[in-house]
Amino acid sequence: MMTLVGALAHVRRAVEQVAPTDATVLVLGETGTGKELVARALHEQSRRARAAFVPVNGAALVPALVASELFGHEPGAFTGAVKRRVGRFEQAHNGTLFLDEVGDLAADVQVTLLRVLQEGVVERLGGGDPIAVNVRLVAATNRDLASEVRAGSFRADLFYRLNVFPITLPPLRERKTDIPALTAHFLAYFAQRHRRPATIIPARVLRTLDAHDWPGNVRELQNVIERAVIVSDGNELVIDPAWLAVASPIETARTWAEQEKTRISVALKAADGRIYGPGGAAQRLGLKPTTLYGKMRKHGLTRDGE
Ligand SMILES: Nc1ncnc2c1ncn2[C@@H]1O[C@H](COP(=O)(O)OP(=O)(O)OP(=O)(O)O)[C@@H](O)[C@H]1O
Repeated sequence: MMTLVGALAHVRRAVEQVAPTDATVLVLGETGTGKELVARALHEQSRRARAAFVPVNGAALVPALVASELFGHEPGAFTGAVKRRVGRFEQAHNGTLFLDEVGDLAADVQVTLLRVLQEGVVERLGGGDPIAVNVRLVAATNRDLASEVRAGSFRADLFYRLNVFPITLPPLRERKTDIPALTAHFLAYFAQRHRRPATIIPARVLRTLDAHDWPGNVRELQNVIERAVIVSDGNELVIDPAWLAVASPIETARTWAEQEKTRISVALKAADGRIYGPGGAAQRLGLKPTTLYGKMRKHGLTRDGE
């Protein structure tokens, strides 16, 4: 699943240009647009390819443990820190650290991160000597970091440090011409993986896919095609339009954030508050469960969708 499918010429070119350097890259785009895929491509095409690619999701970590996760800790650094922990920065030594959802990091972690980037050394919580790390950082966010800087929730100095080489991934609804190629790619992949016959994609299925606005972007499309591959037993790919969350005309007048909140609320209710697994709210929305939790926090939603 490592191939970047679609006519993303500017993204491909940017990856080729910056991959061989050690420059920090900031990958921007909505959830499911392929930010992690781009981060992995940057690593694969770099001189660091044989060392580790270490992904960390800033939104998935328990806030109190983020610093220990990233920078490590010594025994006794805090209650519960029994053993020494090597942080992700140290694990990524000579390789690439992929810091996803960097916009979700708390203020104190932002300060430490900036220092690590400036000085190239980490200090584990609870003491110990500074440890030199040689890490290439690829950060990603689905937030508008520039406006978070203006609002005071993201440090300007860290933003400038990260924003050396930004790569923006457009949402799928703005590049619908990529849908046929992506659909064919996922169809071939899942047909092989689930040992299903490779079906053909009828024109009306492509029209249905084209009419949808894909709030979960490529991940949502991928999930829909996987589901279709599993249920299709003729020689044509079958898609039930009910699998796609349809926006009503009233919805289109509202802001994107409100629409997102409504969609999440509807999915949580439909899944009876279940986040994980088949038919769970995350799968219905085409989101990773961790991303869904982040969004629920952002919109102040609980599992019952209220
Ligand atoms: N252009 C593409 N070609 C092929 N597969 C893609 C493409 N873009 C995304 N995908 C696939 O869609 C899924 C979601 O992509 P990815 O995890 O990289 O998104 P993301 O932007 O990092 O999402 P999030 O912000 O939720 O972490 C992955 O399985 C990825 O392989």
